[in-house]
Amino acid sequence: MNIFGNEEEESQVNDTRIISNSLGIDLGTLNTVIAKPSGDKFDLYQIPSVVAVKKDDPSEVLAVGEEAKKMLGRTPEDILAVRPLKKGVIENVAQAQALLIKAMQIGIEEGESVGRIVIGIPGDSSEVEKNAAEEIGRKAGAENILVISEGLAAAIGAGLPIAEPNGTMVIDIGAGSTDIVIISLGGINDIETVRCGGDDIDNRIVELVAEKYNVAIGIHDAESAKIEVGMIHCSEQLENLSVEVIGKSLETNRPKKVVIDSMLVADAVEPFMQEIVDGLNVILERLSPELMMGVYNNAVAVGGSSRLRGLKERVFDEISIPIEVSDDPMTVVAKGTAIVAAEPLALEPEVRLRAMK
Ligand SMILES: Nc1ncnc2c1ncn2[C@@H]1O[C@H](COP(=O)(O)OP(=O)(O)OP(=O)(O)O)[C@@H](O)[C@H]1O
Repeated sequence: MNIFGNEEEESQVNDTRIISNSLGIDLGTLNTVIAKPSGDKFDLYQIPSVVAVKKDDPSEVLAVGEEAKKMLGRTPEDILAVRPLKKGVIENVAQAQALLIKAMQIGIEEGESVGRIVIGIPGDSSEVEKNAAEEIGRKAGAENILVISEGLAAAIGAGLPIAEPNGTMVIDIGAGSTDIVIISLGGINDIETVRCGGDDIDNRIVELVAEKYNVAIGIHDAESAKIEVGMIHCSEQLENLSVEVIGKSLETNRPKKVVIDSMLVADAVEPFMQEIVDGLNVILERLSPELMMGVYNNAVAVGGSSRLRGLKERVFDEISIPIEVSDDPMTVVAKGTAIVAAEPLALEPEVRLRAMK
C-alpha cells in the first residue's frame, strides 16, 4: 500500500524510492509537525493531531487535521472528533495511521516517491509502542521507516553536540508528556519521562477557575489564557499579567467574566512542575560525574510548554543548571527527525540502536 492508496503508484514508489524525498515527523499529542529537508533548510508544516471518526466505528476516519479540529466540541451525534495520541502515546492505531498518512501527503506530493520517514516518539515508549509506530508508518506506505526518541531528535534539531562524550541534556515539555534526556556519544545515556504536559496545566486552570470563581470555562480558553499570561513560580519577580475570559456561572448558568492572571496559571503549573523537578532529581542522581560538565554547559528546553515564563529560572533554582529555551521549541523535534531522515549517516547503526533504547 502507498500513501495514496493506488497499487500502480505503489510499485513506482518501491522502484524509485530515494532518500531525498524524506520526511521527519513529530507525531505529537496536540500537534503533528512535518519537516521536509529542502537544501540546507526545512519546509515545515503543522497539523492538529485530531481525527474525526464515526461514533459507532471509531476506526472509520472521516476527516484529519484542521478539518477534524473544527469539529471538536461541535460534532453531530454520529461523529466524534478525537486525538489518536494520549500523553504522547498512540492510543488508537487506525486513527494514528490516518494522521500519519495525512502528514505524509502534506510532505510528499502525489506521484512522488517516498524516501525515508523518521518518526519521533517519547523516549520511554515500550517495544510494543515502538512497533506500533513503525507499523503505522509501513501501512501508510513508508517502507524505509525509523522510529527515534523525541529527545534525541530535539538535540539533533537544536544543533547540540550530541556526538561528544561530554553529555548534553534536553528537557522536552509537550502537551501530553515531558522527556528529560541525557545524550552522549550520539546516543541516549539516560531518560526519564514524566507523563504530563501542557494539557494537564489547561485542565488544572479550568479546575482552579471553578474553585475560585464558581465559573466553568472552556478548555481552549484556559489554554489561550495560559499562552497569553502563563508563568511558573520562581525566585525572579516576573510581571503578573492578566486576561479576561467569559465562562458560564455555575450558580446562575449565565455568562460571567473572570480574570485569569499569571499567578493563577503558575498555581496550575505547580503540581506538574513538581513532577518535572522530581524527574530532574532522579536523572541527576543517576548521572555519572563525567557527564556533569557537558550537561552544565549544554542543557536545552524544547516543546511548546517550555515557553512558559520562568522555566529557566525555576530549573536553575531547583538544580543549579543553566538551561537555554529553544527559540523554535515546537518544530525542533521534527527538524531533528528530518535531519536523520535525509542523512543516512546521521545515526550510525549502533548509535541508532541506542537511540531506540
Ligand atoms: N507560549 C506558550 N506558553 C505556554 N504553553 C504553550 C505556549 N505555546 C504552546 N504551548 C503549549 O505547548 C503544548 C504543545 O506543545 P508541542 O507541540 O511541543 O506538544 P506535542 O508535541 O503535541 O505533545 P507531546 O510532545 O507531549 O506529544 C500545548 O500544551 C500548548 O498549550
